[in-house]
Amino acid sequence: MDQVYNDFLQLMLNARHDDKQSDYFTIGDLKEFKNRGLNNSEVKENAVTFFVAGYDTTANTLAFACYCLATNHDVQDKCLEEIDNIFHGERPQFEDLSKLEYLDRFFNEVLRLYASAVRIQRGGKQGITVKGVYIPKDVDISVPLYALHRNPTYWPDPEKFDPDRFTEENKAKRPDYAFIPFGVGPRICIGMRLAVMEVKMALVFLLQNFSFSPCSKTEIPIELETGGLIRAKNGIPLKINNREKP
Ligand code: HEM
Repeated sequence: MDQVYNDFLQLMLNARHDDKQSDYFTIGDLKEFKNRGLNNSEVKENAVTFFVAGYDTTANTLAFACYCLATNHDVQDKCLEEIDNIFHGERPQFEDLSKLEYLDRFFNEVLRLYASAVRIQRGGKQGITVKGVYIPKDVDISVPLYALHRNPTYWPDPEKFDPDRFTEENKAKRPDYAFIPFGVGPRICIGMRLAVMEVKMALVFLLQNFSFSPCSKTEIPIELETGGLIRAKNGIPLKINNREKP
């Protein structure tokens, strides 16, 4: 019998019906479309998309989060205190993550400064006038996330790392679209919830066992690569300290 794995690839293989040869582009009936299986090419393309879009982004965000902890000790202390008070050294479960209010603010501030995508792109299906400027159909529109998340109109002293920008009170003072690390609208990042859960879970595990501080090779401020995705040009070397179990 073929081995069955408990993973994402297995889910896709279970949904594969290459023999039905249902064609994405010619299928007309929505009901039929929903019942169709994935073909081999779609299984492969989804695997690549999830690996490219889902791995580097989350891994980099986690690395930047550790950097922010190491270079903001007061913030790290508050994260440690919250995690210890809520979990008392026990392993966190998914449903417990929503109790971590300060970690949520911290994580949002990491995403404000180091959201993986420097820009998101859109193409207009029809011409539109926005604030007196006419944008013709099919013109590429680029939304610069990096600049938006550092716009001093919404983010005073933008380079300062301050999780309290994300208290309910402070969030209410900004337009919703001032903070869009996962994009927005129907094409918003499909992996957003998974990414948030993964990074928070990893941070809890890490902070239950270690704390972070800068080492002699830590760049402050960190030098970023130029390109479509935010990465540290020279890596993020940090000192990792063992913690006493609470
Ligand atoms: C911290 C981690 C992540 C960040 C910051 C991030 C950010 C983004 C952004 C900005 C977009 C473009 C959205 C738009 O144009 O409005 C996007 C799209 C996408 N992301 Fe993520 N992402 C992350 C993690 C993931 C993960 C874990 C997966 C999958 C497992 C994933 C899969 C995708 C896919 C498939 C798209 C294309 C969606 C579409 O075009 O409909 N991402 N992501």
